[in-house]
Amino acid sequence: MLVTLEGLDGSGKTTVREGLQAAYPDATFTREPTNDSWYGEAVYRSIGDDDADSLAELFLYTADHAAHLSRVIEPALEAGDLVISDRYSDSRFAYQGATLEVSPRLDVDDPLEYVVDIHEPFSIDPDLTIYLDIDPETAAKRAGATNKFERADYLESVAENYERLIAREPARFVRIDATQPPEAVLEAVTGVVADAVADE
Ligand SMILES: Nc1ncnc2c1ncn2[C@@H]1O[C@H](COP(=O)(O)OP(=O)(O)O)[C@@H](O)[C@H]1O
Ligand SMILES: Cc1cn([C@H]2C[C@H](O)[C@@H](COP(=O)(O)OP(=O)(O)O)O2)c(=O)[nH]c1=O
Repeated sequence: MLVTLEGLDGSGKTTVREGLQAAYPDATFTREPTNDSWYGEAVYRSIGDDDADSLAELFLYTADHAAHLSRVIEPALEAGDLVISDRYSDSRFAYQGATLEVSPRLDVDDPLEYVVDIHEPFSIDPDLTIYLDIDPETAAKRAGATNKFERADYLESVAENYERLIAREPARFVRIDATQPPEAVLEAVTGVVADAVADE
């Protein structure tokens, strides 16, 4: 079973992941961008470059995702593991969907749909996606605005894209109020994951 954690920068994904690791020591925990491959290194170079080409950046993230699927996700799912990924394709749909809204070169009506379509022929859909819901102002403050994506105005359009994704697939997403204290957020997330595992 593939469970993904999604939300704005600073929504508390890392904090939740650490708590879930204690509750599910045998699960496979992973993340995007990956932090153990040269594909992921290329992505982080791009994140650190304020002048990065937004279309090139989409394909770097997507290349990292393709390698992540073949190296980590598919083998773990085939072995029957519970796989929990801190960010996954919805991050691309929401973040690159927002970045490409203002791209002068990409000639499509709806960048979010374009990014979704790129994934369709090769990717694996999550069984469950936990959306840590937080307002963009609080998210930007918590994240500390350390990179170009962590500004409240940009996070506002990312949040709108997440809302579109949730509206498209309400059964896959579970929304958790991420403005609660960390213990309450973790308890809510752990309960949702436990229910999903029990139903499998
Ligand atoms: N529920 C919460 N309430 C208040 N602060 C939180 C909460 N969850 C996380 N934080 C703090 O917010 C910051 C970002 O959290 P983090 O888990 O790294 O988020 P993300 O991985 O989504 O960027 C950290 O300083 C963390 O301690
Ligand atoms: C996976 C992914 C992340 N991102 C962005 C979100 C983050 O701002 C940045 C790095 O992700 P991450 O290291 O998970 O940041 P955080 O822990 O603060 O949430 O990359 C995308 O724009 N597209 C993607 O496909």
